[in-house]
Amino acid sequence: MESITMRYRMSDRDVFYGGGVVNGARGITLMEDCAKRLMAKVYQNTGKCTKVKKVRLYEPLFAGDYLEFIAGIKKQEGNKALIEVRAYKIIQVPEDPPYPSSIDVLEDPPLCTVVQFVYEAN
Ligand SMILES: C[C@H](N)CC(=O)SCCNC(=O)CCNC(=O)[C@H](O)C(C)(C)COP(=O)(O)OP(=O)(O)OC[C@H]1O[C@@H](n2cnc3c(N)ncnc32)[C@H](O)[C@@H]1OP(=O)(O)O
Repeated sequence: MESITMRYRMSDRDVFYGGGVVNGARGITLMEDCAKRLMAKVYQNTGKCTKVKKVRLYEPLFAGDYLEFIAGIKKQEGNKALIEVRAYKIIQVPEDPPYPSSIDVLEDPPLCTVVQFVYEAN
C-alpha cells in the first residue's frame, strides 16, 4: 500500500492554549499536507479535499512534542481516494527536564490524532 511519513516538532509557534497546548486544527492542517503529498505520489496531482470524514483527538499535543504522521490510502474508487492520516507522539519533553534540551523517547508511541480525508484527483 502506498504511504508517506512526515515528522514534525511542535514549537511555541504552534501553541494556541495555555499550558503549551497546540490547537487541534494545527495538527489537522499538517495532516492534510501529508494527505496532499500522498495524492501527489499516487495521482501526480494534489487534487482537492472534498470531505473530512473522521477526526479523533485522542491525546493533547504540546510544544516540544515530535510527531510522526503516517498517511495511507484506505479506499480508492476511480479518481476518489479515502486517505487516513495517523499522528503518533514519538518524543516528548519530560515534565521536569534536567536540561532545556532534555527529551523522552517514547518506546510505545501513543496514537494522538486520526483524520480521514476524501480526495478527488483532477
Ligand atoms: C482549553 C481548550 N479548550 C483545550 C482544547 O481544545 S485542546 C485542543 C485539542 N484537543 C485535544 O488536544 C484533546 C486531546 N484529547 C484528550 O485530551 C483526551 O482524548 C480526552 C480528554 C478528550 C478524553 O480522554 P479520556 O477521557 O481519557 O478518554 P478515553 O476514555 O481514554 O477514550 C475516549 C474514547 O476514545 C477511544 N480511544 C482512546 N484512545 C484510542 C486509540 N488510541 N485508538 C482508538 N480509540 C481510542 C476510547 O476507546 C474511547 O472510546 P469510547 O468512548 O469508549 O467508544
